[in-house]
Amino acid sequence: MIITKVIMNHVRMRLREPFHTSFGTIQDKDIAVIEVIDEKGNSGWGESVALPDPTYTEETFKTNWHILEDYLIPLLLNREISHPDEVGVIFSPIRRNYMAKAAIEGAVWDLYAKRSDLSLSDALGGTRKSIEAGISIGIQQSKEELFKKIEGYLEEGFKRIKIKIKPGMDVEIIKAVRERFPDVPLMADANSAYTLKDTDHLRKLDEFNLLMIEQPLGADDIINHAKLQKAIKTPICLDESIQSLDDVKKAVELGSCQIINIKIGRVGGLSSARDIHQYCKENGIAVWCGGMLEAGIGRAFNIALSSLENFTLPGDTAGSARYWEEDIINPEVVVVDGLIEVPSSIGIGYEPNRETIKKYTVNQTIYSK
Ligand SMILES: O=C(O)CCC(=O)C1=CC=C[C@@H](O)[C@@H]1C(=O)O
Ligand SMILES: [Mg+2]
Repeated sequence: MIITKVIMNHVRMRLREPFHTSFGTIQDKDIAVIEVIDEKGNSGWGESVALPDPTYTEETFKTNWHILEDYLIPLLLNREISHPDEVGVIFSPIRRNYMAKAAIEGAVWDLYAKRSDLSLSDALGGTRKSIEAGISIGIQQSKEELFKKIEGYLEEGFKRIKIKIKPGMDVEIIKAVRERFPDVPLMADANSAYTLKDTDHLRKLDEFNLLMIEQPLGADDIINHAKLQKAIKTPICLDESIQSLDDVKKAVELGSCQIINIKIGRVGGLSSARDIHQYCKENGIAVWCGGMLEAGIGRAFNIALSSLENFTLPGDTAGSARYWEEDIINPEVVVVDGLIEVPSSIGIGYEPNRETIKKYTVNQTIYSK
């Protein structure tokens, strides 16, 4: 297949409510919604997941747009591609910028699956016909607010609750949640808010039977995560620390974690995510699919990835209504009894809604040589 045209839509969507984390609050999300068109006029769709500010990783919506426009699209246009795995090789001269690469590599995967008459799940080697939906709850104003949200999500059937912790908002809040919900599958995401000096304090979480503590230490701190894992019972899950298969090999070698949160954008695309999944399966590391407050196209990719065999833990992928009044796909993603059906139709299995994309597009740029 040959990509002869790329359309980038700068889409701006307002979250139903602000999402608070230890490094800031997101209310409006700028998203590059990418359409790649081949020599036969077929379209593949992708979505950049970068946040507005360089707080989760060094990438932002603006850096993504720049790298896509000035480097990745020119490298991709009019290149003969037989499999999406080649995209990573074509992009290899460009360092890092994983979310920018993943956004357009995903569109090539969607196009490839459609041309091959395959669902994206099948094209990746997926085996699950439905995936378990977990929910990530941002920092709440009060304990009562948090309890109310947890109650509501459990009533909707969500299979796992993820809450944010940081120094001064950790043991006490986890204890209170555990007292109120003794059996709920519960995990905590620290987003690198701690250091090794907090080991004794973090060990206090061991009594609450957490599924995991996600990214307690710094993103570059694979060595100290190994020291921390030896000192606490709660399984460590790495998120920001894992940006490549190489990072996974280091973490496995050192014993830095027992679980990995795979995010397609953070690791540079679906080919890399699939390879990380395989390596983790061979090395006894459980994986789940993390979220980046995606709109529907990004959500569709997460669903396809989560259909791979070793995604044994509920991920962050909830329904479209978790974040959006209206989504940019038809049908929207829905959760029924805590499960999301993996589409069997070709490609990402959801139809991008050109009307809503247009409605939320603030700028569109077309690239062709
Ligand atoms: O997309 C979702 O529903 C979960 C989002 C989420 O929890 C996160 C997204 C981006 C950065 C963090 O705030 C957090 C995470 O680290 O997983
Ligand atoms: Mg995280």
